[in-house]
Amino acid sequence: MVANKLLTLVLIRQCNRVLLGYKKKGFGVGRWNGFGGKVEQGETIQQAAARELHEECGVEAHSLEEIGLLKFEFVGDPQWLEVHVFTADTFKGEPTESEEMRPQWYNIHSIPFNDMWPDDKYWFPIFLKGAKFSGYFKFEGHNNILKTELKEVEKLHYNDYEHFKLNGIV
Ligand SMILES: COc1nc(N)nc2c1ncn2[C@H]1C[C@H](O)[C@@H](COP(=O)(O)OP(=O)(O)OP(=O)(O)O)O1
Repeated sequence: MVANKLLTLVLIRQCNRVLLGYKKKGFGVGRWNGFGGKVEQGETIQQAAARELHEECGVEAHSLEEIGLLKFEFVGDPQWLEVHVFTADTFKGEPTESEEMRPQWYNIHSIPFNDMWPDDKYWFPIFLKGAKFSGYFKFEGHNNILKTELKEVEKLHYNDYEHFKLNGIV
């Protein structure tokens, strides 16, 4: 069994706007997304989220709250992605373009879903209403979702995929 690849994703939300970044290179190039990346050895998931946010758009979040856990399977790849989603409403610094991302504020009613990962249109509404979520998406390539399992949760449980397995979903 291959261990999941641990990743973070941070969405800064202030009232009616969300800070997204246009991915200039690497995984997800050409798409708008939150800020994040791989968890490195020796750091907690939350530390990784704060580090990636700062590296990719130059801001420091005051307090990151973990709001989502997403598992992604890509057909033909035995390694799943495990993305820990965080949010914050206050931060220090001015969002600034980096080598990897070009930040831009979006009104919550004009989120550019057509230029984002296709899973986002499913879980963003839960995020935008201030709730937590847990999900599994099976992709074929980077554009086609074959299977979706998503639920709103009170509390995040890191072994929700066990629930999906038991229920014959994965
Ligand atoms: C498959 O669906 C996805 N949807 C969304 N919304 N976000 C995703 C999806 N898969 C991955 N992500 C996020 C998770 C991370 O925030 C980034 C990917 O991080 P990256 O591979 O660029 O990580 P880095 O550490 O920055 O990588 P390098 O060291 O190679 O630059 O996308």
